[in-house]
Amino acid sequence: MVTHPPLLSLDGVTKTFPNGTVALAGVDLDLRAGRVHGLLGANGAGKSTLIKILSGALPASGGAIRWHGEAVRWTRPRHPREAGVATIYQHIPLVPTLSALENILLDERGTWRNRTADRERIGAIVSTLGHPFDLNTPVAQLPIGARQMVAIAQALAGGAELVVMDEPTASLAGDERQTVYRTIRRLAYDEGKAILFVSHFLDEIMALTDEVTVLRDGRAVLHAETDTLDEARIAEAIAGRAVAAIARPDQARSLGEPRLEVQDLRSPGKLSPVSFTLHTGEVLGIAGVLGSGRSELMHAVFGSDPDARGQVLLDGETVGRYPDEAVAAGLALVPEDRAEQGYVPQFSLAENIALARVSQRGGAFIDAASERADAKAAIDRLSIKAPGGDALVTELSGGNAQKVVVAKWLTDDTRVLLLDEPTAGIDIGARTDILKLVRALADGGLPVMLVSSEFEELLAICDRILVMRDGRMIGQADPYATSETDLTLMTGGTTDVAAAGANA
Ligand SMILES: Nc1ncnc2c1ncn2[C@@H]1O[C@H](COP(=O)(O)OP(=O)(O)OP(=O)(O)O)[C@@H](O)[C@H]1O
Repeated sequence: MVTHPPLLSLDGVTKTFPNGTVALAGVDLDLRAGRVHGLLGANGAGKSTLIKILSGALPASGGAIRWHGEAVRWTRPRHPREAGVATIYQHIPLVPTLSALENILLDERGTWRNRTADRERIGAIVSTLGHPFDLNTPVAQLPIGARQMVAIAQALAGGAELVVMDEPTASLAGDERQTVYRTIRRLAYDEGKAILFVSHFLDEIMALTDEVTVLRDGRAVLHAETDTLDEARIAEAIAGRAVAAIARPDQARSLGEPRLEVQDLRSPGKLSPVSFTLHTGEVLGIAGVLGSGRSELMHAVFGSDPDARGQVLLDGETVGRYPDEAVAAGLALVPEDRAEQGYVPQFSLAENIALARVSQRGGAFIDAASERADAKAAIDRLSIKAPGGDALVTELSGGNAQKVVVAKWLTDDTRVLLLDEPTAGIDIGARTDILKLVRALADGGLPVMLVSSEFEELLAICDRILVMRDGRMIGQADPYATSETDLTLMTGGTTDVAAAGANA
């Protein structure tokens, strides 16, 4: 194999935040043309900080960055962009009302435009991606996988030689992930781009990358060619300890008493009528791809969808159809969109955790000592990486902020736990801890509804799985008789649920 000199190298790069947190403690990293480099690390390991430095959003505190062998100091986003570095974030900042073409050209606004030439140039770039989409369609109407392609085309239109991708597949379903992988391979191997690919998914790192760097506590603790590694070795480097995957139990657990009765719950245009019962000690999984109605179902149960109609009863009592009534009744929802719905950024970790308790007790006062004790318990229980309960949520890494949202609802007043993608963006070690915790809470009697795009997780801890497609519940799968592939086929619409051996 011919090794190119690095396109970009980091040499002892450090970053210390004003509050004293050392996010990067001296990182070396070489990125080369024609190679896909995977970057992994636990929540808070320093991945986002590194990406922000590469994209000019944050200055490094020390160390050297070389681009084509020349030392550079990038202090503004336009510096790396103009040099040839494009960064694609998990939450794709596209303008939904503009067409794909207009989005791709957004960075070039203000320059002289020749529509036909633009269209031809962008059309040529899009054809290199191997996943055609209509340039005139407003982005809001494109499937999510195609939107990711728009973001990639936007990066390439700016002439990027290095494409940095921050968890680009986090919210994508199986087929859409495959599409992104194919495109990344084309970019690296046919177009000679360097790719830095950040992910929490070990299987995709193994399948997609040529080499891997693992960060832990701001240091690169492992760097190796991917084909010399296996998932267990990477997981151990991430967590700093051996991580055992959660094993599926051999036989079904018996279900307890019926607790939550959902009757004829529906929401026009989002959810067709659905009825089911959740039992004591049951983890009820909801499997479905993005847009299948899985989150809509959770919001309808919780009362946070004002258009939803139907009945929800807990222990025979009707639960009011507004979130505050649901909370007062003991329902707790950890929503998928945590940044918008899950926490108050201006509040400390302890204050955010206390919020749930206050609302569950109808606004009752919580004294400072219990607030501190609750925060400490949550930090320990979910291994939240934070200087302490006083830290602002905005000072935590993305995954640790998510853990705060999960933690805040784990109270004695929670009688039914609704979890929408609780492990999205959470590292392998903590992911296993959260799943074990959910299972243990259920084994202690708590009924849980769990939405997860990771079918492996559903199969590992659920007692039953409801399958959703196009806003409808299309059947029920038995985790003991269903494989991940079966669930992928059912949720993707390729297989009839009954045909896959599940009970409708
Ligand atoms: N603005 C900030 N002020 C203070 N500390 C910060 C700030 N942003 C991040 N940190 C801290 O820097 C460390 C690295 O965080 P970073 O966001 O880079 O982690 P990460 O690897 O991207 O994690 P995740 O997988 O959770 O996104 C963490 O300890 C975090 O709390």
